[in-house]
Amino acid sequence: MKLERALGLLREVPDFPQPGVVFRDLTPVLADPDALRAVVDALQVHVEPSTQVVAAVESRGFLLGAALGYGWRYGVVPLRKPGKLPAVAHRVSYDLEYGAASLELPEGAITPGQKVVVVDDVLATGGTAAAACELVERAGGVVTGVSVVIELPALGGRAHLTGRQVHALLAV
Ligand SMILES: O=P(O)(O)OC[C@H]1O[C@H](OP(=O)(O)OP(=O)(O)O)[C@H](O)[C@@H]1O
Ligand SMILES: Nc1ncnc2[nH]cnc12
Repeated sequence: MKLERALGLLREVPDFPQPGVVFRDLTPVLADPDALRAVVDALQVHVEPSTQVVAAVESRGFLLGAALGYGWRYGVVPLRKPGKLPAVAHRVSYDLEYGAASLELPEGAITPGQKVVVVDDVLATGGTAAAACELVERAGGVVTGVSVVIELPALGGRAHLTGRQVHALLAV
C-alpha cells in the first residue's frame, strides 16, 4: 500500500483527551495490515544506517518501535512511564500538550556508544521526544535521529530538538 493511502486512515478526534485538543489517532492505520507495513517501512527509510537500537516511547511508540525493530533487525528499548520498570537507569520529566509526564530508561538497556533512534507516533510540543533523547544520552547512547509518524508543526516540537535529525511521515 502507498504511504499516502495508509496515512489517509488516520482519525482525528476533536476534544480528546480534553477540550480544544484534536487527537490524532493512529489506531485505524495500525489495525490495517497493509497500512501498518507501509508506515513501518517508511519510518525505516529515514533511520541512519549505523543505528542499532530503537528507543520506543510508551505507549503508542511501543507498537511502532517493536515492529520497526523486528522487521529491520534493531534491538528495542522501551522508554516507560514511572512505576513500570523494575530497575531504572534514568528519569526525565517534561511538559505535554495536555499535562506533565516523566519517562524512565531501563537499567542496562543502552550501552555507551550505542547508536539509537527514538521512535514515537506523534511529535507535538516535543517535550516527550526531547526527554527520550536526553534519557538515551544520559546512558551514553548516541541519538541518530527522531522518527515519528505525525508531526504537529503548530506546536513547535522541533524547537526542543535543535541539531537533531527529525523525520515525520506527515505534518498536519
Ligand atoms: O510532543 P509532545 O507534546 O511531548 O507529545 C507527544 C507525545 O504525546 C503522546 O503520548 P502520551 O503522553 O499522550 O501517552 P500515550 O502514548 O501513552 O497515550 C504521543 O504518543 C507522544 O508520546
Ligand atoms: N494532538 C495529539 N494527538 C495525538 N497524540 C498527541 N500527543 C500530543 N498531542 C497529541
